[in-house]
Amino acid sequence: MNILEKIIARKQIEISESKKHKSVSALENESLFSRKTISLATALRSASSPQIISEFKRKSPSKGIINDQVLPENVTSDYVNAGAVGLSVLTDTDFFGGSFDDFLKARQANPGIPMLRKDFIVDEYQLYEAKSIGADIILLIAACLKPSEIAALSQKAHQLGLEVLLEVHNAEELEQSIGDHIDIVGVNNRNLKTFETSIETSVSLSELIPASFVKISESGLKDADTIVKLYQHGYKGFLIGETFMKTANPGAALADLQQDLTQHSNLNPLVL
Ligand SMILES: O=P(O)(O)OC[C@@H](O)[C@@H](O)c1c[nH]c2ccccc12
Repeated sequence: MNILEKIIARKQIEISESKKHKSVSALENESLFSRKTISLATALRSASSPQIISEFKRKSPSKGIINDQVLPENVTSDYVNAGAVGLSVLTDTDFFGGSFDDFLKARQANPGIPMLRKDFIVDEYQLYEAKSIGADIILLIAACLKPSEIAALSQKAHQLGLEVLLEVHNAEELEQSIGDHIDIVGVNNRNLKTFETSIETSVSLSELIPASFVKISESGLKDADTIVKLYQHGYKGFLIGETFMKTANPGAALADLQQDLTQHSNLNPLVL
């Protein structure tokens, strides 16, 4: 069993436990469930420069503990103050050290910014959970789901007012998974089964993503040069966690990157 299979197997157990403690109707009665969501796709589409989606991630299977000294409400507020276009907060506990509590603290501290519930969504119940904690966007990972599951979950997400980020790692996943209820296509530069990370993943897939989709690049992003290169390949958003979280002050690390980006001259996206 590879790490992804282990994560999904654990997720299924968690979901069946959660369903025993909190029904869908109880989730629907949570105060945040009726909150109007904010569109990340709109913010990305209207931007005329590279936009950073900053992630709060304490640990990961590939890197172990990254940072367990900082608080989500502080880090995410600093991210917003440093110009993040959106926030991504891990809610998986066992493998990434995240939690609903982290998400809720980040949500409470930053009411007006699009927030992604970063987790392994495999069941419709998790969409209700996401809405109940105030998420704006959910992630559907093509490596974990059949095309039919992606179609059903993305349609349900839209019915709940959630935006859908489809994450792909290769051309086959992209071609099989794109559909009507996908708002943003994210290319994960990291292979979730082997942890191998390559920016070339985003470069090679860029022209396969239909122009009608907002596209973002995720994982292994460290510097302005790489971001500008991918921006020139049509990526509008860049999802970054470790580069910021491994520092004592993730918000300051984002501010430094923003500074580097503003100093870049050739910020004109290539017309491919
Ligand atoms: O920490 P990085 O290399 O900047 O990567 C951030 C983000 O892309 C990564 O955490 C991620 C991308 N897709 C995921 C799916 C599940 C968990 C985590 C992820």
